[in-house]
Amino acid sequence: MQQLKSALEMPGSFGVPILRDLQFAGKEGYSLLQSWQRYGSVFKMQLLGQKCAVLIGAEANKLVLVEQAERLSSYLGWRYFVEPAFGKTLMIQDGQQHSTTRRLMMPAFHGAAIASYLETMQEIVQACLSGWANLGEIVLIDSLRKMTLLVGAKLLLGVQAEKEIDEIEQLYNAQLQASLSLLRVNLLFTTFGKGQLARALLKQRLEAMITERRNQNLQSSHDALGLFLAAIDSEGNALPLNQIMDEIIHLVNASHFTTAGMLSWAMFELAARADWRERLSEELEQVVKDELNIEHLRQLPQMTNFLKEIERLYPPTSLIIRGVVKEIEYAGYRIEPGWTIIISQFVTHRLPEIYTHPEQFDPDRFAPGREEDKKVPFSLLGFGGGAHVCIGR
Ligand code: HEM
Repeated sequence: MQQLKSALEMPGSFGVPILRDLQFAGKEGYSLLQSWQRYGSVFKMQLLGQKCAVLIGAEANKLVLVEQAERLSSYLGWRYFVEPAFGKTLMIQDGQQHSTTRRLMMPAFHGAAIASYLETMQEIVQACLSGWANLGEIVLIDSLRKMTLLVGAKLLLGVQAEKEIDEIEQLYNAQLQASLSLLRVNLLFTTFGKGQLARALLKQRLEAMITERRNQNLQSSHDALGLFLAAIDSEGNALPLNQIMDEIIHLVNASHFTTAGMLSWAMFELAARADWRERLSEELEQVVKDELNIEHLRQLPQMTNFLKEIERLYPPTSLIIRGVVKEIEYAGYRIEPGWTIIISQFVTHRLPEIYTHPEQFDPDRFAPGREEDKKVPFSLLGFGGGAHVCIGR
């Protein structure tokens, strides 16, 4: 029988606390890539004072997201980033609590609901794009963040007037900064305190909307708030009001900066590639004769492959974190409770054993005959996998 080694014996280094976190912040994907190049597919590091085991590759992804998921905790992994700013939302729930909440939230993410959001999305996108021609030079990520935030604010927070969006944007920026800040002191002038205030203001706004909604017929609701308020499962569970507010505020956050990031990279790559501009335009012209509808999205294989290549090279979240609740074994190591496990979509997507010439932009790698992401499960992971797979994917 193979003798298991302690995770402390993994290659890598814990580094100097705080200094290590500052070095890591903002370049997580590249930092993990460099460590993988140096130490191989299993290594240790330190993050926020936690001992972390980093496991790289499709097999590790499957182990963490599915096979050993019950021994691991999303709460212990993400709580530092999510709980103070957003509350104990779906993403950081575990086990039965997580599956009950997810079941109750799901109707807002099914086909019929998504189809009903499309008109609002299109109006916002068209308005945003029609302004671009007159603006000269623009900062793509800022413009697209505003656009996706407006989608979230209209569909999830029920914001009607566009002029309110600047205020909402400030509140979300404050929350985002707070969730990343290292100093967690709740005072009015600290980054963390400003985030807490922003959360309270967003909640106030939602509370007023919920009171108004409760006087209406919820069964005919089609937006996320209405569907959350009406949701009840076969065991009689419903989402508590406070939870609904936290989920909505977190959803707007989780949806807008990720989508804006991927769209920015898509525009960036398109700008540099006349051949792909032509291929995608032709495909769109053939499929969408009149108004774009949800069915068209399934009939655009080249667009799908192009976006998958954006997901592969530029995943907005470069890692997934879990806390160890019950010991797990991997690659000859024993990883005990108290450790944190990190897997990385950013590094997985650059592994030469999965993707040929991984550094090259090549959407055709996903086309029939090649399908490089399908040879081994959990090779393309931009939206995660297993029970916590992105609900908005
Ligand atoms: C390009 C866009 C997006 C990317 C790349 C993305 C990525 C991810 C990833 C990697 C996870 C898994 C986290 C984990 O396992 O710990 C996740 C979870 C989640 N995402 Fe997204 N996301 C995107 C858009 C959205 C949108 C549009 C929404 C909602 C409107 C959303 C809501 C969520 C929620 C609520 C979770 C937690 C699910 C759970 O724990 O059950 N995301 N997302």
